[in-house]
Amino acid sequence: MSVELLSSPDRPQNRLLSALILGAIAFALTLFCLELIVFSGRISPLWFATSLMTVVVFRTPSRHAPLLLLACAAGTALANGLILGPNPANLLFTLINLLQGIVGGVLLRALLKRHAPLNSLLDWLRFMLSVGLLTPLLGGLLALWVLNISGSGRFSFLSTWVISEVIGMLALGPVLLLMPWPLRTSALSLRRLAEFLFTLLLTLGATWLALRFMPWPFTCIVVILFWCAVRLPKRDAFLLFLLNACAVSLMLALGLVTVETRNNAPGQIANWVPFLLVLIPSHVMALVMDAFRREKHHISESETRFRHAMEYSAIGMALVSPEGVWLQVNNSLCQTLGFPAAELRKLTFQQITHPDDLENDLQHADKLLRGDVDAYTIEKRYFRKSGDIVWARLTVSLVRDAARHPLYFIAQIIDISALKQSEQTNRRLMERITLANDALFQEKERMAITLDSIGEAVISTDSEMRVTFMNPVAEKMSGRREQEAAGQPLSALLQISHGRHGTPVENLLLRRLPVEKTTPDLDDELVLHAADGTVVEIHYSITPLRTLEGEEIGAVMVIQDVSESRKMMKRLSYSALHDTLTRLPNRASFERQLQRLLSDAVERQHQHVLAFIDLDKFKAVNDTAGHAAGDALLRELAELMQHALRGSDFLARLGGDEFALLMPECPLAQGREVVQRIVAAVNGYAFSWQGAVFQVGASAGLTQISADNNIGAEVLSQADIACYNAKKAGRGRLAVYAPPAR
Ligand SMILES: Nc1nc2c(ncn2[C@@H]2O[C@H](COP(=O)(O)OP(=O)(O)OP(=O)(O)O)[C@@H](O)[C@H]2O)c(=O)[nH]1
Repeated sequence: MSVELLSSPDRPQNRLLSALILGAIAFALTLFCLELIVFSGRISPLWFATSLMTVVVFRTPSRHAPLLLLACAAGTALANGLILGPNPANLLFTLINLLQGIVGGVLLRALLKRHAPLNSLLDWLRFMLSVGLLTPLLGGLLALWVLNISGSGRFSFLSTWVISEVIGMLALGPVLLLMPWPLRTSALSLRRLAEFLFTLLLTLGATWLALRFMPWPFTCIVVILFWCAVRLPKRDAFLLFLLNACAVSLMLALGLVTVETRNNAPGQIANWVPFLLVLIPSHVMALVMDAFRREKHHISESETRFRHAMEYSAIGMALVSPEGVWLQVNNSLCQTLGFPAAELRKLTFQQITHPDDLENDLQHADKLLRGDVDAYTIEKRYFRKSGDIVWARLTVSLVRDAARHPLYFIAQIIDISALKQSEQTNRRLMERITLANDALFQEKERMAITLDSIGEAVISTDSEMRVTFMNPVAEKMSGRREQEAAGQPLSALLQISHGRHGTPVENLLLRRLPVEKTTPDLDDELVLHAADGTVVEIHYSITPLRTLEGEEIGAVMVIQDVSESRKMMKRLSYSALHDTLTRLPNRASFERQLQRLLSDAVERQHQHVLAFIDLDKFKAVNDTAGHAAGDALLRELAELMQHALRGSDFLARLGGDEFALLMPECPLAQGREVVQRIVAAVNGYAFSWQGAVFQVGASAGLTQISADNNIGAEVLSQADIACYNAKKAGRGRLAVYAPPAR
């Protein structure tokens, strides 16, 4: 439950209530002081009214102060009137008190902080000098002047006034300055109240005993109040000092105790000075203790904060001795290292550091101890309790004492194992990528070298059949540099025709991406016309390029220079159909030609003539002049016979000294004439060899090929028979096959 005496001083009803309460307090305090005078028959050593007004001015907002001061003055005047009687001079005292209170309050406002008015000895000194000395003196002088007191009573009046005001201010002032306002009962603790009351009772009892029985009673009271200052909080201690001062005054006034006094004026002052000597050291002690308690609290709070920071920190923290012993470790570090705190504190960091990282750590720690660096951060490995390795980022700083001697290291340890692992993974990945790139690069290099060194032209294109790459052979064949050709359509780069002077190839393949590998027919005999006019016999293939997903990305065209192979083919083909000695068509060639004529005879009803020609006495040349001579003779006679032929006639050497002649679309009579010319020419030919002259002859047999006589074996046989007949008839002549009579 909480009771607020004044919750909002700004509300008019609360201000009025405050005024009433203050008026009542002023009345009670003044009444108390005056009663002391009445009881003791002497001037009271306490005067509280002024200190109440002073603190009201200090603590109250200026706009509220007049009402509250008026209430205080009214309370004071009422008490004065009640005890001293209705004398205008008493009102004058109240006014002087009021004036003194206003000046004191304004001075305090200038010197002290409102929310913490007595926080240090300096504050207390300011308080003492301003309202504990200056304003009482001013008030006393004013009272002297106003009341026009003169003579020997001046000093006594002034000193009594000042002493009463000073003791009143010392006793009540700090209590009023420190009292929470508005008062809240919730702030009161029963335990604290009980402790206060217990201390108060002990103090009052001890004070009575001291005053009653001790030789230097006020010295004993100081000791008692010191004990209170040590025991109680500042505010409670000041309240106790006030109550103790009131109690002492009361005991003296009531004559419960007697203190030895002298009856002259300075003696009276001297009797009151012990009050001052009691209160001043007690105040100082209370303030020192308060400062000590606050410092202790501050240290305790700092320690708590540090402990919490350690305890709840998400990163590992530790205090480590200069020798390396873990002095204090937090939960996070225990989790990181896998050790319970108690076990870890028995170890040194050296014992759980990976040997490869220890030297580095120790070197940094040495630098820190020497003062070369203020802190260091390294990455290192620790052994967990399980023996596993944990990677950590360690930041270390050093705490030193006032003499700069090292006290302990502060270590922050962050587990970076996951980071390290991903770093390693990334590094391995990068190594693999680098290796793959190297392999790819080498592969590309190899490919480039291969493409540069192979004999074929290689041209690659994009999916639109535009040139993207050409090897040196392709550059040479096309007569264009790769840089010029890049991006051009393949069909514009390559001019290909059928044969050197044939028609240009309208090859759609050069314009459109083929579906699959495509090559033109070998018989096309394609040639490539280079930009510089060079012509190359070529054969090519175009292969489409696709990604693994089947996307068409271009094509590769490979062009072979087939000039040499075509020549070779032609040579082979010639050799297959010609007699190497005489260069006349050979038997195979003859048979092919014969077959054509036989078909022609059937299909077109043409007539052709076939003749067999066999040399006479040729063997004799061989035998006489040698085989080389025979060869030479055969060459010469072949040439001789060819001169006697018609343009369309076909003379072949069948082997040895046998020849065959095919005369297309030739009547038998005309064939006979041609063969007769040949026979005559051979018969008349004189062959010279190494000074000797040889004479051979020729025998020939003819037959007609026609639609009626068109069987190969038969016509051959007929010519053979006719030739045989010519030989038989004496050689050097011809015979025409005559079919046997039926
Ligand atoms: N030098 C040479 N001799 C060949 C060649 N081929 C065949 N002969 C020879 O030609 C001769 C042909 O034989 P024959 O026709 O019986 O000889 P021939 O003297 O003409 O006899 P007849 O026809 O009866 O007059 C053989 O001696 C073969 O060795 C050749 O390529 N070069």
